[in-house]
Amino acid sequence: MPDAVLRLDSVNVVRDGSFLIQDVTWEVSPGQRWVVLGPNGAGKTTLLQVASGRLFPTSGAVDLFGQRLGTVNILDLRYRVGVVSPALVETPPPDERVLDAVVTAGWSVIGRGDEPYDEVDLARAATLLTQFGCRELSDRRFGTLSEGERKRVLIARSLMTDPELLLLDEPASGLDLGAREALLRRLTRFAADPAAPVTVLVSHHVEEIPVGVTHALLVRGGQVRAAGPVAEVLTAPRLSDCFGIPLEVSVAQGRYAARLAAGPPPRRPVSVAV
Ligand SMILES: Nc1ncnc2c1ncn2[C@@H]1O[C@H](COP(=O)(O)OP(=O)(O)OP(=O)(O)O)[C@@H](O)[C@H]1O
Repeated sequence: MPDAVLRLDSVNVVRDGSFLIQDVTWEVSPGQRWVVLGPNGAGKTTLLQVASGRLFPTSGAVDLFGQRLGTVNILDLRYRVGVVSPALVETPPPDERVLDAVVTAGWSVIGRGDEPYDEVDLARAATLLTQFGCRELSDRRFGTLSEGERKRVLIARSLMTDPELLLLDEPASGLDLGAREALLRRLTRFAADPAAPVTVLVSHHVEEIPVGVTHALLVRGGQVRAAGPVAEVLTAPRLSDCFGIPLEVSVAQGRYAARLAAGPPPRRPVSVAV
C-alpha cells in the first residue's frame, strides 16, 4: 500500500489567467478523514476535481494511490475514487428505482439497462442502503425522494465499487436540521468504521463536520491557509483568517460550531435634553 492515498505537490490550476487553486501541497494518508473548509469561491470544488482525477492541473504533480496522474490511464484510477458531488458526477434519472440507482454504479452507468446484475451486487447495494438508512426506499423512484434521502442514496451509490478514497462535496447542504443531523449521524458511524475508505468532505460550515473527522484543510483564494489535525486547525484564529471575519469557535462532544466573535458593546445612545 502506498504511504499516501492522495498527494498534491505545488499544484496550480489556472483559467483565463486566474489561479483557481495556487501552489497547493497536500497529503492524505490511509485511515484519515479530512474536511476541506473555505468560503464561496475558495477553490474547494476545483480541489476535488483534481483529487478525483477529473481535472489535470496546469502545473504541479498529483499522485493517486501512489501513481502519478499523466503517466497512467486515469480510468484505471477513477473507479477507485467514490465521488458524491452534483458538480462532478451525474445524478440518476428521476424515474430510476432507488436500488437500481445504487447497483448501476458497479457498471459505472446512470440508468439501468439490460445489463445483468449478480445477486451479490444486488445484496451489496441493499447493504449500503441499509447502512445509510434507506433500505425501505429501495423500490421508490429516485425523483420522489426528499433532499436528505437523495444525499444518503448517492453516498450509498458512491460506495458500490468499494472505493479506497471517498470525496463528498457539501453532503449536508440544503438539508433541514433533522435531515442534516440524520446524515451526520450516519457519517459519524461511517468515519468510525476502520473498513471505510479514506474520506475527504468539503463544506462551508463547521457545524456540518461529522464527529470522527481527523484532519482539516482550510482554503481561501485558491491557497491553503492551514492543514493538519482538526484540533490544531479548527481554531478561532485560523477559521477567522480563512473566512475573513472574526469568529468564535466552540466544540462539544466532537461537534464544532462557529459564530461571529462578540465585538465591543454598542455605544449607548446619546440622550438629548429637551
Ligand atoms: N472555468 C473557469 N474559469 C474561470 N474561473 C473559474 C472557472 N471555474 C471556476 N472558476 C472560479 O474559480 C474559483 C474557485 O471555484 P470553486 O468552484 O472551486 O470554488 P468553491 O470553493 O467550490 O466555491 P463554492 O463554495 O461557492 O462552491 C471561483 O472564483 C470560480 O468563479
